[in-house]
Amino acid sequence: MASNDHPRQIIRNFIPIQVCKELEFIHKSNCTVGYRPNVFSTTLSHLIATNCAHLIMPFIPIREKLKEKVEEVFDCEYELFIEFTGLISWNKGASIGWHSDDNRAYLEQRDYTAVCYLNSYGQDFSGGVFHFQDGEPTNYLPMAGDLVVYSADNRNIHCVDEISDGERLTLTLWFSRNSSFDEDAKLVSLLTQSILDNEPAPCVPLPAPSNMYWFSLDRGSGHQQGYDICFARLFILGFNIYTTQGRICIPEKHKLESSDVLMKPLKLVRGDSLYCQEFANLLHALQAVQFYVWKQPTLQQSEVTMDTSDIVILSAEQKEIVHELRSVFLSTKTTFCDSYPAVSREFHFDWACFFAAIESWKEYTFELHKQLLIHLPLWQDYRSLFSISSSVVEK
Ligand SMILES: O=C(O)CCC(=O)C(=O)O
Ligand SMILES: [Fe+2]
Repeated sequence: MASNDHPRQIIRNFIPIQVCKELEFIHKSNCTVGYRPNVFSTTLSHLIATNCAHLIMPFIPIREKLKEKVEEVFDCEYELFIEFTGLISWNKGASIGWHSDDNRAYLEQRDYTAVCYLNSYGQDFSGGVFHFQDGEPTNYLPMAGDLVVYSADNRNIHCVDEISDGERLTLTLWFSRNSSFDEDAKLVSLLTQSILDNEPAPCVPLPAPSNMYWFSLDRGSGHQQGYDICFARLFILGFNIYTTQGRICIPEKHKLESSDVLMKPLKLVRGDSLYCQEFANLLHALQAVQFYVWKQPTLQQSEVTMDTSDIVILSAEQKEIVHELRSVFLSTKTTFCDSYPAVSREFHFDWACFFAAIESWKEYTFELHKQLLIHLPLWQDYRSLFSISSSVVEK
């Protein structure tokens, strides 16, 4: 039980590093521009809406474990509902001043907060230290796997220092005693609808409207100054893109509207090499690349063979298209790219391993989708998301 004056607790190594890495993969391939400047987020409803409902499966056991922990710490077993689940990343320039998490009329239902840190201070980002205004502990330096839980009221006024470099990533949940704010019931309805609409879903990401991926640098003047965050994520990992639709000639003042070209089939480029397999859209390509980054340490060891005719050298004309796409969608100075730690860009890349990663990613996706279809009927019965033990699944 936590103290009454400041109901809070810090639990070290609450979630395994492999889980942090999997959630990082999900965030970096699906996030959209968030609710505050320099903040990106991935909600479960967004995953469902973009044909990636299967990607909610890795959240299920963690949400359960978190709810149990919060109920144990605050001595309220079976009283809480999850109000919100989201992956939230804070980039250079993001910060939040002193506040409590229930400090707006529309947030009054929030009773408790759980923040799981998915990456580490000093390694993945600098700045971003968490502070409580009163009581102990006062400061907390985020470390991957740690959990901080606290009541959402004014006994836990807190703030987060500005991020000065890199990207700080958390899994954040809010809990409510009020069942009408139960996120699960809403998610079950969305899931039911999406499964009905998309049967038999091949699980290729379907992008949300382009402005949700557009990092705007000039909020005042029509949002044209900015860049596409999916493109930026590919770029910091050393990739460019190529479209078979040819030259696009996008006028400066219609950049954002033209982002639709990123939602059509395209190919990946690395250096002078073009990977000939087509992806359905930029999110599809990004998901493959992020999966490779996640799984690369294990793929290195496997024996991989690939058809080398899948990789060709770019012609001069193709290079122009690649250059043009980059200058339109990543033209402006991107603090995001510039502040990204160099270590994350300097990874060993190998096309054969990338090819193996794509195959392994298809299996991963298929398995999660299968699990989703097994779980959904029970979730519909209980209007709640929970994991079924594998022995039950086998039957
Ligand atoms: O990410 C954190 O450490 C806390 C963020 C926070 O205070 C909030 O989102 O309300
Ligand atoms: Fe907060």
